[in-house]
Amino acid sequence: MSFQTLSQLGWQPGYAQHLTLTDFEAGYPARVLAVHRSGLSVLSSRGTGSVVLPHHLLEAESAVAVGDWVLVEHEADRVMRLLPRQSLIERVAAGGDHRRQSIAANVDTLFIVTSCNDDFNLSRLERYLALACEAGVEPVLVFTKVDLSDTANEYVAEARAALGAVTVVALNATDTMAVAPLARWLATGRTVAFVGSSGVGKSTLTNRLLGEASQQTRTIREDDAKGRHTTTAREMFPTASGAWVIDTPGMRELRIGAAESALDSVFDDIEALAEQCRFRDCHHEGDADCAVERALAAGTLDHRRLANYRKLQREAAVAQRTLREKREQSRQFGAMAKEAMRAKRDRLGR
Ligand SMILES: Nc1nc2c(ncn2[C@@H]2O[C@H](COP(=O)(O)OP(=O)(O)OP(=O)(O)O)[C@@H](O)[C@H]2O)c(=O)[nH]1
Ligand SMILES: [Zn+2]
Repeated sequence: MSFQTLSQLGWQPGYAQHLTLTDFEAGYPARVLAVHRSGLSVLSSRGTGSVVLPHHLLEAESAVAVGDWVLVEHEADRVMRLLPRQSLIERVAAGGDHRRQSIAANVDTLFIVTSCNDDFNLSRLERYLALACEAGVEPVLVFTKVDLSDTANEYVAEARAALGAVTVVALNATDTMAVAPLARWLATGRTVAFVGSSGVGKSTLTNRLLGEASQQTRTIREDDAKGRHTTTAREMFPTASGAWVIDTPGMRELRIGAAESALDSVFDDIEALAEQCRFRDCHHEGDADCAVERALAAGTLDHRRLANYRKLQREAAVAQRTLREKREQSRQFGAMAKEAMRAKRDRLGR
């Protein structure tokens, strides 16, 4: 890849606040292109490279993600630290423990893709909106396959009516001009990612955005930090317009975690109504003088939307509880292990 300035790489002035002059003397900022077991592929003003990750940065809660900014030691190809993120897309791990995995960092825009057919589902879109809100990323709804539907306008109108102030773009992803309406989110140094069900057109759109050069480098061979050749799949690609697309396997398998704090802002219309209920702790189920039920009766609030809000809230509460229990368990386990070590030392008389 050719010479990259920090701003071409997506550097924003805010990051500099976290770096001192000493930091700049000791290391240089680099952006994470891919995360491997042995280390990271990074891109900086020096070009691409492989760097090693110190052990404490491999730990789950602070795990480095594609799109992260790291400070790399000048002399050692070793990450000194992870810079604070502007946004972070997380995924809920498979299995019941609701652990979160960092998937993509410093994404500016999340394109939530659905097609104008049976895939269209308001409740799923609300979930994705909550995910974007939780991650701190601007969501844009992208409706594909307008060319295959006579009622594309109705899908768009329905989404606008149901979801409040969201940005919606409708297009035909197979059209060579398809990405023109997305251009305003694809300026130099901006970072975007796509989510949505299988078959809605994410790959088609991604390939349209990528210049030919970056399509070819989707898989490359490079030296890792120990000088070995490894075949690495790049996960962050430059677009023809100088933006970046993050396309990792993690993004593809994004399990949408419920996000309690984010729900209130995605469903702010319901929150606003609830404030007008007579009772603070109104359940909106036969309570006296309930503004939410009045809106349902008047048809200004959809039963589906309220039901989905409640469902996502319940999921968020369960996830939160499971996470707390896990932390408590590992804390107790840690204390128990320490106690056992102490007992052993005592027995051995040390
Ligand atoms: N006619 C038409 N076909 C489309 C459009 N968008 C996608 N397709 C077709 O739908 C099929 C699936 O598109 P993909 O881009 O592979 O979908 P995807 O979202 O990447 O799917 P996964 O990789 O499974 O997640 C392909 O055959 C595309 O050509 C569109 O707007 N119009
Ligand atoms: Zn109420």
